[in-house]
Amino acid sequence: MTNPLIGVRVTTATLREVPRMEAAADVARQRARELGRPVLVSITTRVGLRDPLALFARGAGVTHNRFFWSTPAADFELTGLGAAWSFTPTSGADRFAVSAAAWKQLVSEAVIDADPELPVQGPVAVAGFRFDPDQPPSDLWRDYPMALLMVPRLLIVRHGDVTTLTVNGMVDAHSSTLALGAAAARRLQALIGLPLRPRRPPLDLQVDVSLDPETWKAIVANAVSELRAGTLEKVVLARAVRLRSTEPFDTAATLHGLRRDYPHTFVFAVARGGRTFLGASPERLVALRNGAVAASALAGTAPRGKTPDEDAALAAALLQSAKDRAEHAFVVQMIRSALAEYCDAVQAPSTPEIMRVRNVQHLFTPITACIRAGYDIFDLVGRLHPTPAVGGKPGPAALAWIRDHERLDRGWYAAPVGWVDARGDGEFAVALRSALIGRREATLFAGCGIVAASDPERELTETRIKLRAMLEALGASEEMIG
Ligand SMILES: C=C(O[C@H]1C=CC=C(C(=O)O)[C@@H]1O)C(=O)O
Repeated sequence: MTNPLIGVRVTTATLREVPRMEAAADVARQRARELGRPVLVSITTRVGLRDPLALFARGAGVTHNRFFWSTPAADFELTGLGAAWSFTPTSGADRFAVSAAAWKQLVSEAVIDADPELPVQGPVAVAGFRFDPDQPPSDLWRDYPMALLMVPRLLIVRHGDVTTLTVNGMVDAHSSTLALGAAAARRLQALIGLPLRPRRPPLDLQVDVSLDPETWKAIVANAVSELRAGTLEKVVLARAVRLRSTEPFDTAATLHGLRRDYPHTFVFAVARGGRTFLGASPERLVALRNGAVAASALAGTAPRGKTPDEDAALAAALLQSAKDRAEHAFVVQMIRSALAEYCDAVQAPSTPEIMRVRNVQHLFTPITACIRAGYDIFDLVGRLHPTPAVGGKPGPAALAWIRDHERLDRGWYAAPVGWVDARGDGEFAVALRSALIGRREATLFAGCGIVAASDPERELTETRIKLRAMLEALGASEEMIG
């Protein structure tokens, strides 16, 4: 149930900031006149909201552009609604560099009024990328460009007990009375007043496996022969499963379920057009905070046991599996050498640990470093993506193999998704355990690292276990798929 007082308090807090916003808009108007282009105005204020996901849910009827993000353990959550500014480079080759340049220019010219003590500085750009810039996009992914950088109109960030609202808007030389704050307050009032729809599990789900399991296993077997012949060392192969529903899917309920059942993952959602790409990824690509870099190698998978003893035995076997350790080591080596190009003090433990989520356990190695002056998070994302946890080794040959043989448009699956703030701090996850959800159909993705010792049947089982997270969150079950 909505507490109506929360709506009133948030709106009042926003209205209180109207003079601050108008003053900032005046400065921005003057700056826009001098520069001859619009300028971003961004005002941050503390508010009493507790759950950014509730606003993501309520925003469904208000805007097609919505973003949700939560870090593992949910101490940090972020919702973005609407688009004050967006940038979509069309060339694949330099998409990270041009995104970085566009963001730096926008921020350097912006009028930002925010408390420097806050964990996230001023405006935030949410960002996502296609997995493979060289693969022509299919119609399924038409709303998800090669690269997207977007500043939401309203940004709600909760970090521990502190929640902030940032109102963003573009101002040009001719903007008259901007009334940024009043408009934001009206929008928020409308959002907070909207009821949260109860969960309506989709009825009559039908499964339509886009590639039948036998064909997928044949592709894996083909990869294994190639790997044994020695041209490649590792290639990650994915498959998609499509669900059709008689009732519309409820993406907010799906996210609630994922956040509850997968608290140690990055739960994310990017809604565009009429679709939502969402997931619960256990894999951080990279985080940057005050110069400190955190990345993670995640590769090598085992199921969870039914009892604590069985679970521990499966973990011990995973740690001892030469095949999984080799698959994992490629990822650690690549991340270490990629980070060394831009960072000092690259450090990683010499043996992996176990990361457990509800449906699987993985070999996991945390990697830390300190970024050198002159580099930014886009440099790191561009150099790290795709790691051999989602591409392979050697990288370019594995990507070409995937493009030629996988028979799948990965779109944004297995690609970087995340956010960056005005200071350049930010975090990106690898968009795994994810699905692209339309009104009545959903496409779910899962892949596995294939090495010379891989067995196609076991890899198929691994995709089924990985798919379980999204299947259950959508009201389906693993038994329904082949
Ligand atoms: C490609 C996926 O997982 C990667 C991340 C962790 C473990 C993996 C593995 O053991 O194969 C994969 O490299 C996926 O979930 O779709």
